[in-house]
Amino acid sequence: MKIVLFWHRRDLRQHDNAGLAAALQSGYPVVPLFIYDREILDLLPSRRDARVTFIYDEVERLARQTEQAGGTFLAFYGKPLEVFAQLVQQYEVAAVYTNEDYEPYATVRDAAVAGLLHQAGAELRAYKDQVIFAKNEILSKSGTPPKVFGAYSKAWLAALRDEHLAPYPSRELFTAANLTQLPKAAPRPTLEQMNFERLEQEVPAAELPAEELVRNYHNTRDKPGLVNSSTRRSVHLRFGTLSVRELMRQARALNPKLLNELIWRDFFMMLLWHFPYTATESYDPRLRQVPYRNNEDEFKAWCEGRTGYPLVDAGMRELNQTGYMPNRARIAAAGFLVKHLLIDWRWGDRYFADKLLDYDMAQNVGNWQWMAGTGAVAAPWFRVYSPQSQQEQYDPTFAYVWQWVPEFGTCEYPKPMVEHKFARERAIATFRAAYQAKE
Ligand SMILES: Cc1cc2nc3c(=O)[nH]c(=O)nc-3n(C[C@H](O)[C@H](O)[C@H](O)COP(=O)(O)OP(=O)(O)OC[C@H]3O[C@@H](n4cnc5c(N)ncnc54)[C@H](O)[C@@H]3O)c2cc1C
Repeated sequence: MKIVLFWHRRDLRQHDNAGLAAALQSGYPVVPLFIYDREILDLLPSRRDARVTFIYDEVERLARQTEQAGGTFLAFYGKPLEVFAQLVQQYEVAAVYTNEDYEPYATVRDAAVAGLLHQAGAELRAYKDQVIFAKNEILSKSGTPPKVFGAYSKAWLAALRDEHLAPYPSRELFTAANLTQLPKAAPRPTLEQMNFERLEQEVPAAELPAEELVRNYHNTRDKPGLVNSSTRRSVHLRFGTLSVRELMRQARALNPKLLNELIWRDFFMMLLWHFPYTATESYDPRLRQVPYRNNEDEFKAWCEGRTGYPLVDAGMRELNQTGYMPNRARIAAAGFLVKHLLIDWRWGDRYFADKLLDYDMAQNVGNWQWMAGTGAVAAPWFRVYSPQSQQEQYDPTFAYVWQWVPEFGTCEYPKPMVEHKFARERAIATFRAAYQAKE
């Protein structure tokens, strides 16, 4: 019996799933599948990782739902090429359906899997699912990727039609008639068998945020001290436990500011796909040789939230304890690391990558390079935000600071590790020298 495999990656849901809907309409019985990819997992710095626990629980949920619907769900711990090499030996695979993934590693991996399947007489079919517009769909008039967000978002909004946000009928099609049971399916690996320890972090339910929050979002998003100041749906968008189309529909109906933030998400995905080298290198060649100070003790103090700047410290401590940090604190922490301490943005990018539950390469690199002033789209390199003014503006009552830095205001709290005016001038002189040397 010929089957179709549906390979879940960043789309851990059965509803409104583009690739899954296509698989279920292929005419072949479908077997959903997940691979705990050792090419990714072996690089994690700790075997206690809340993201792995989150993925594991979601995969098990999908597996239970598949079994209840009358199908088999496969899961493997291994390297995708090896897993598929085995699967095409074991089963008659007509095709593997999946959703596109735009990260540099994923595009190379998918090309290799497509090659392997082709040799076995099958094909890899990938669908756009995690963004509304991808790759070359929004280009500037000259046919190049837009590097100004305003121009991109204008073109994005002009291109948007109702059908771009319409849900795919994957859940409706997810029935015994379109699935199949494999008699000799290998048991799914457990966390313990993969040598991971369970680490749970609290995340909101994978459902739309309350309407009231969304209506008020533009007033609250920059106030990290408020409960529910932003949607907190980033982790669900990262793993696809919520459909971006669903959230976009709500934002489009209720709050243009939220829609705008979601367009930033598409924008950074598009940029990383066009410029994959920016994952590890500044986009702007003039700023690849900034003589960063890279002081390891200062980096440690930043990581631990001991800089003496309370908004930065509150953000870093929240990150360390929960895996989340509000956008305003991310901005303050990133700006402080790169400009005040003159530490390479890639150190901060890596630290966030290890800690953030919602870590997404495109969003992280895009935002870090924005803050450093080195990106395809970036704040001017000479902009140096004052962490104190930011704190006064966005957390004037210290509600956020006190939540995470209880010793703030006592003699136990450290003095600022560097004075703002001095650091600002030093950063501008350092960046200017690098900038001018390359001009
Ligand atoms: C240095 C730095 C690193 C960041 N790293 C990440 C990351 O790894 N993963 C990540 O998802 N976001 C990242 N962001 C963007 C942003 O901070 C988070 O998306 C947001 O804080 C998540 O909380 P939320 O879901 O409540 O956001 P909301 O304010 O409710 O926004 C809704 C959604 O819009 C998108 N969004 C909001 N702000 C941005 C933004 N600045 N850039 C791109 N998309 C945005 C997100 O998908 C978010 O979930 C980073 C920002 C900075 C400054």
